[in-house]
Amino acid sequence: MATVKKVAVIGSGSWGTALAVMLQKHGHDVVIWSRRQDAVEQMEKERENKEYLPGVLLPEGLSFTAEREKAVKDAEIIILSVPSKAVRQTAIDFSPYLNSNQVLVNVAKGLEEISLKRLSQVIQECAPQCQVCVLSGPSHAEEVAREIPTTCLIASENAETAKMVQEEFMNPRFRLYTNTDMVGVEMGAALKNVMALAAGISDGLGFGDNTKAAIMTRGIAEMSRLGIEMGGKLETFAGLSGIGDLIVTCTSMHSRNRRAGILLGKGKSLAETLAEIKMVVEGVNTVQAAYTLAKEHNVEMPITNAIYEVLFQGKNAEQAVLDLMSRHGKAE
Ligand SMILES: NC(=O)c1ccc[n+]([C@@H]2O[C@H](COP(=O)([O-])OP(=O)(O)OC[C@H]3O[C@@H](n4cnc5c(N)ncnc54)[C@H](O)[C@@H]3O)[C@@H](O)[C@H]2O)c1
Ligand SMILES: O=P(O)(O)OC[C@H](O)CO
Repeated sequence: MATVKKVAVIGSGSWGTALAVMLQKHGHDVVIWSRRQDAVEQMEKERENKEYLPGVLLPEGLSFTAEREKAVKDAEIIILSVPSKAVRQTAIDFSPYLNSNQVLVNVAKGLEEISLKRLSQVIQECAPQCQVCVLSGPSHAEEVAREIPTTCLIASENAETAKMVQEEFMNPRFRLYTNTDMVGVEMGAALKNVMALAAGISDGLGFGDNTKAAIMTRGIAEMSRLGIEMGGKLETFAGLSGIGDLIVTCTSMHSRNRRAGILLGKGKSLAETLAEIKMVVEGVNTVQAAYTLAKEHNVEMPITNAIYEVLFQGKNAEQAVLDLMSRHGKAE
């Protein structure tokens, strides 16, 4: 049974704002931290996050601040919702204000570019005093903010911590399952964004449903190959943070990664694509990390390699698809 909890959301992008709206509406006392004072003032005045979640009313009681200490003081649960690139620095900046009673829930999906670490590992390094959880699964901000029924999972090495967050965050429009397989959950969450880029490129090239089904099916095969090699469980890749998130990201027009893929498939450069999407496209950084991890672990990841070549080695997207199709015949 949920109790009123003080929740701080670090990051005022689309996902942080959507979660804050949902939790405030369902009885929690929520504050959003933004690194920009002008964003705080805009949201306070207009009760709308015009930049990242337009058209959604920010409910009464939801508050905003640009001060770190004020944001997390007294918070029992802290949601970290910044792009994966910013996770380390954000955790370092907040760490002096965090204590061991607080639970940190990371909702970013990606890998750290240079260290190739999972984001929970990065956060645990920077704020070792906190218990770290991960919230993942098929969940676009635009739908969660409008209370469209959604299922996600909450993962922690500590089953009791995951259970506590599950009880506090669940409501009839937002169902959470618990999971203790942090490796599987985080690898699924990160790698699905690479497959969403691939699905978008296929759509942008004018290919069809057959092609997308192939990308998704062979995509989950290579995602789980790497994830299992790194210590994750096969069943996690068959769950919400694997196939579930892959389905929503590869098929939805809400997906930033898929939309970026469509632009790339239509011939736009990476720089033009990122400028047009404006919001974070995590698959672009993740593909570099996944490409390196696959080599390190000696795991075959042909779709990931193809996306890396298209994004960073100037390979023609259509040629990349034809090359994938022309690989030597294999058993499934
Ligand atoms: N949008 C979704 O539907 C959704 C759903 C699930 C998970 N996620 C994940 O959540 C994370 C955030 O995504 P989003 O969609 O909210 O992104 P977004 O592009 O909508 O917003 C990013 C936010 O982070 C802030 N930011 C950027 N750089 C920063 C920095 N260096 N320090 C602090 N803040 C910084 C921006 O000002 C902005 O408020 C991503 O990892 C994404 O994959 C997003
Ligand atoms: O919009 P995307 O592609 O970053 O995906 C957002 C979420 O991860 C979907 O679950």
